[in-house]
Amino acid sequence: MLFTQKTKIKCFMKKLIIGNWKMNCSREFLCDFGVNFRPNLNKFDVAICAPYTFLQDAKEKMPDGVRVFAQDVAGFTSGAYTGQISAKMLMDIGICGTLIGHSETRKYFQDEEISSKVQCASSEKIDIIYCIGESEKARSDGVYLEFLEAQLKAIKDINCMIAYEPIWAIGTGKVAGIADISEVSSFISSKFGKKVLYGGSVNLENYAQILEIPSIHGLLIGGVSLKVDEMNEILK
Ligand SMILES: O=C[C@H](O)COP(=O)(O)O
Repeated sequence: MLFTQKTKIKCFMKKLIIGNWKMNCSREFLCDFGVNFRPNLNKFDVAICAPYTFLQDAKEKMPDGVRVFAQDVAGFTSGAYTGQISAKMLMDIGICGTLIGHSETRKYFQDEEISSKVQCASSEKIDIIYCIGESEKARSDGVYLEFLEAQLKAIKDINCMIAYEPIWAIGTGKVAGIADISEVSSFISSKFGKKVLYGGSVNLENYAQILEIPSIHGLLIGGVSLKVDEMNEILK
């Protein structure tokens, strides 16, 4: 049986808020989250990136209208790749979106492998949230736009959204400045024609201001996405 979710990128007309649970989940957590999660879907498009083993459960437990995405996908279509999950396998269970290139996965893959992931996901027509972000050194050396542009080569002709996550802001409590987020998101949308999400230490204190940036189309939230009350507050 083929399951479908209508998650095509072009459908994300509202601000898109994505929770990335990373390698945090259990069946008990998921059930509690599903029962208590009350996003305002009239105002926001919402997705949760769950670990592979919880994708099916997440689809069942999340409120109707909340999309479920994977956190990564293989750069191969099929074959002897032990431990890998292909875009086709995701589509087969109704998972129509994935992150690619999150800095926590880029550590383990070369740029060419990230490009292959993009190509495989794109061939399967799975929604791609392509993550980019500069290192602290690239930022302090003033070469962050060049750094980001190099990462963006992989998606030049690909239909996807970009999540801008400065590496130094992920899980550190250090959020990028509004002017910096604005500069980078305007650069990406004007030069590459993509919608841009921001991620990196988003919390209850800073989310509203970030969402007001005209060139920001949504948020990719890590740590706070595990706290259902805080997600309800952001998504009210
Ligand atoms: O995918 C989410 C980002 O890595 C941000 O994580 P964080 O909100 O815990 O900083």
